[in-house]
Amino acid sequence: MTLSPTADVTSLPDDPFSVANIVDPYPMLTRLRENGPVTWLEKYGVYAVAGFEEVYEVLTDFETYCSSGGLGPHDIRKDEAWRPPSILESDPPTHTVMRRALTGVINPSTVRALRESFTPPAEELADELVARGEFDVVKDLAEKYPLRVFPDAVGIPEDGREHLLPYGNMVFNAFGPKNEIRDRAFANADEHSAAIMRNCARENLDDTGFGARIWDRVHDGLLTPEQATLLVRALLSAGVDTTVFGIGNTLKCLSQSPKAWATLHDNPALAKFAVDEALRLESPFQKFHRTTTAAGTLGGVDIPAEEKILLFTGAANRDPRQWPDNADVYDIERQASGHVAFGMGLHQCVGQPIARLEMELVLKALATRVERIEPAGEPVPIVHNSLRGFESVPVKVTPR
Ligand SMILES: C=Cc1ccc(C(=O)O)cc1
Repeated sequence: MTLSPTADVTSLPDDPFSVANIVDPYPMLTRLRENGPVTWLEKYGVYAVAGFEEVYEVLTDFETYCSSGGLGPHDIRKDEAWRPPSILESDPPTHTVMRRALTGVINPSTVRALRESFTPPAEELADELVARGEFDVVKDLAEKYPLRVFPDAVGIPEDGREHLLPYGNMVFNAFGPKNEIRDRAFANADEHSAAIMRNCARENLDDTGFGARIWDRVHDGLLTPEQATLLVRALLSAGVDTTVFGIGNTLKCLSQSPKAWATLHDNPALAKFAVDEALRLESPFQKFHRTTTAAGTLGGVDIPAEEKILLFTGAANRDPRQWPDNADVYDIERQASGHVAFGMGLHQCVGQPIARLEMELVLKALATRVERIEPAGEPVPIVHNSLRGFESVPVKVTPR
């Protein structure tokens, strides 16, 4: 890490990991975008990138901006990593084999087969909550539905599922600095990690889930047992918290936009558009790092090798140069596809079709039962180093 940035980059004293900037990130993100293509963040000694064009360039140029340095502010190849590196922290050729194995297991056709088993839990939860009239979108729905369907899809036992959310909380907070937020997430780290790793072992996985299908690739020689273990760990790391936040953020946006809900209620087939626009506006995965492998130039700014780049995908998704008609407003009619909420390029989210299916089914189950949804209190943001979501989103619904 250089002690000072190259001459032509401007610095800002902002702290993107302060509670204030986590609870309400958007004023700071606008400042970062307007400050120029790259900003030196003095407090962390990293280069911040918040414009869509530059974020897209970093995400798609995996050779200049690598992942094997880890997604946090410290290079895991030099500092002690908290766990063995995952597919997310790998580059080609290591990444290539694991990605090929995963996409052979999780792809639009294998996910289409989940629709039948994923639908009843969404409808049962919607029936129950609509009957109550008032509920908390996060506590009563977003934190429940993914845990009803995803662990079964992976094929892990009932025992230990209570560790999934806390473990994901560790994984995503570890993409930030070693601060109090991260320390709180790691309070019972060993217990959560041991429980999750137990459920990555082939003997604890059922014979029909995604986990067993990953282990099949060991038997045909594509993967080593270690790689299979870490790929099942990847599903358990990335497949819960992100979808919980995605459901919560989508319903938070819709509860605050009566017009959008009316449009969705009239045509539940628009669920996909409602989801994409919410993922653009309130991206669950807000920020993470890449590491430069060589000196280069980004947006005309010189960046040395071995530097950490802090990518603000949440800011890129609100860039007015990419979404000119009021990027800060939830508009279900907008063409939001092309956002980077699932990343882009080599590491684009493999679980995307599963997350999309879950969010679509929850929205359709509610849209066909609810005439009107409105806030029943202020949403309470979660204080988190890299994810944007809410502890609570209280709503009142009027049945159709
Ligand atoms: C999208 C985030 C993500 C987090 C963790 C992992 C992993 O543990 O491999 C993969 C993706």
